[in-house]
Amino acid sequence: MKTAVIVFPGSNCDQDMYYAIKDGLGEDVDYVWHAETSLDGYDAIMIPGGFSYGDYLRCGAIARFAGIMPAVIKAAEEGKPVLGVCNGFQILLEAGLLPGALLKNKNLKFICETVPLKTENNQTMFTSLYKEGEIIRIPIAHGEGNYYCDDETLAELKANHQIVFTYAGENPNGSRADIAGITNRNGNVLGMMPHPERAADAMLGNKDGLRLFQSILNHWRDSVHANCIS
Ligand SMILES: NC(=O)CC[C@H](N)C(=O)O
Repeated sequence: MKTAVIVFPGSNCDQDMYYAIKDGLGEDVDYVWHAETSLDGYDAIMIPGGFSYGDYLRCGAIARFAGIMPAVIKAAEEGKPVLGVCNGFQILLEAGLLPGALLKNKNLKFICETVPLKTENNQTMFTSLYKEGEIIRIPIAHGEGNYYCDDETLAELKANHQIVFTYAGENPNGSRADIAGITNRNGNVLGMMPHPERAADAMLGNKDGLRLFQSILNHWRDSVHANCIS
């Protein structure tokens, strides 16, 4: 599996993401600068956390106009796995690849802690290696992680099983319905505020996030295998 980690001016979780793929999975991975325009040849696209363009206007509001974004949208439309973590989630929302918006945390402060998450849906290409309802511990670090959507969108997210992770303990940021991560309707674009790449190595004291990347790899292997025999 060949993965692209998109790098914007101000990204700061790109290296963690890169090493989760390279060392955690032992798979091919490249940094792709935001000004590039093609993602041809990549099997999975990852938009890491950080402060793209200094979080000016709103987090992700400028990054969504970057040269690479049409290629990210194309990859999403082709059904490739697209993962946006934290600032990556914010960028995917601004780009319209996921519904809703992220507002400032309800306490208006930047929150940095490890929180329990509930795996609401393990039938996705990102979560197949978790058990349904499994509680995992993953770090959060954000100022704008308060997920908001209107009633109609929330009903659709629930009906289509697009809510993948919820905060299992106290809701840290005011997110609607305790939402920590959602997919698009198709299930191949996941945005989440918590950082699985910061919990992907035993040396960091927590490997709960590694199975998310392993799930993507398993999905890719299954799809390559299916293409070979068809
Ligand atoms: N860790 C991050 O990606 C931070 C995201 C964003 N800059 C925020 O503060 O909400």
